[in-house]
Amino acid sequence: MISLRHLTKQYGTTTAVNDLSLDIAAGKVTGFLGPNGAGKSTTMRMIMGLDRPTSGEARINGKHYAELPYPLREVGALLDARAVHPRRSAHAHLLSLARSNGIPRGRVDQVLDEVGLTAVAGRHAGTFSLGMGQRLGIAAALLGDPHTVIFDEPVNGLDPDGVRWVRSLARSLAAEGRTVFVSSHLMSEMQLTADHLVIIGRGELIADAAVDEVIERSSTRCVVVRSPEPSALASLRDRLADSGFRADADGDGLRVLDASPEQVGDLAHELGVRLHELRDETPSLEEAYLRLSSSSVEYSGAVPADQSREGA
Ligand SMILES: Nc1ncnc2c1ncn2[C@@H]1O[C@H](COP(=O)(O)OP(=O)(O)OP(=O)(O)O)[C@@H](O)[C@H]1O
Repeated sequence: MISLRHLTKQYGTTTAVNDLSLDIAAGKVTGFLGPNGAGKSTTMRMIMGLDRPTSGEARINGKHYAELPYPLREVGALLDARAVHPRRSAHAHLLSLARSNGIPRGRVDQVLDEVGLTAVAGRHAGTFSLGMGQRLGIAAALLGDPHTVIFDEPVNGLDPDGVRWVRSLARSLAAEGRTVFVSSHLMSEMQLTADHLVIIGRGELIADAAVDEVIERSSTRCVVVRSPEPSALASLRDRLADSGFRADADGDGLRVLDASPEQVGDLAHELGVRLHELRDETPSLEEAYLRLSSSSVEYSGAVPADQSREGA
């Protein structure tokens, strides 16, 4: 378990992390989300003893990182995949980490195999692609067979196969009872990978809940209904309004908020409206996340003209 208590980091006048208190449980994948500059990397760096908190603390299984005699055997992290000497081979890099942490050298070949880098183990890490560098960083994190793993943007630069591999790796590490803490900006991937989510914005906690709960709490339920008969659809819209449902026109259909397909279908049946589609729109983590974090986005781009019209 990772425990944060009043964890705070200030860089000059910037408060990167503000009074974070939460526990990241073992046996689960906990996703760490937040807009650019929200403080995710800073939080992870403080857990790993690479940044000193201004106040508060971070503990791994009850201990500060600095108190761990062989840190890599307790916690492995991928924080910055480029933090490898470029003229060292992947094998030599892992071997030096193993030696300094009392890890048997046989583990080096095991983790190289696990991350799919055996064939290039002798190559200088500086010649690696972004994705290969990520794999090497993950190999280093797994080297000490740690109970806690922290991955900052592990799928950055990976191809679809690699993304899927990281997902199954994270899930299997959690299934073995380990604490798995993963940041990502890919919401669809997080929805598939994580059991639990911690969301921060401007350094402060926005949500700490199960993925389903975050989606449920922050999305609007919506039923999409389509009919080939515009006049019948207009009658259905009036009937829905009479029953207290808000229905917005959407092409040759309606989007009915906070309703179930059964409720909409029954009303359509009463009116004899011919339907070509009736479905519950599955709420996505992306939608929930955007809603939750909208007020915490620090760096946002201009919205293209056609999209801003859509939202109007
Ligand atoms: N070494 C540093 N010196 C000064 N400010 C820093 C330093 N590291 C981070 N910051 C600032 O702290 C804030 C949080 O940054 P951090 O990198 O932790 O965010 P993040 O959530 O990881 O962002 P991203 O998703 O873009 O990687 C930002 O405002 C950043 O500019």
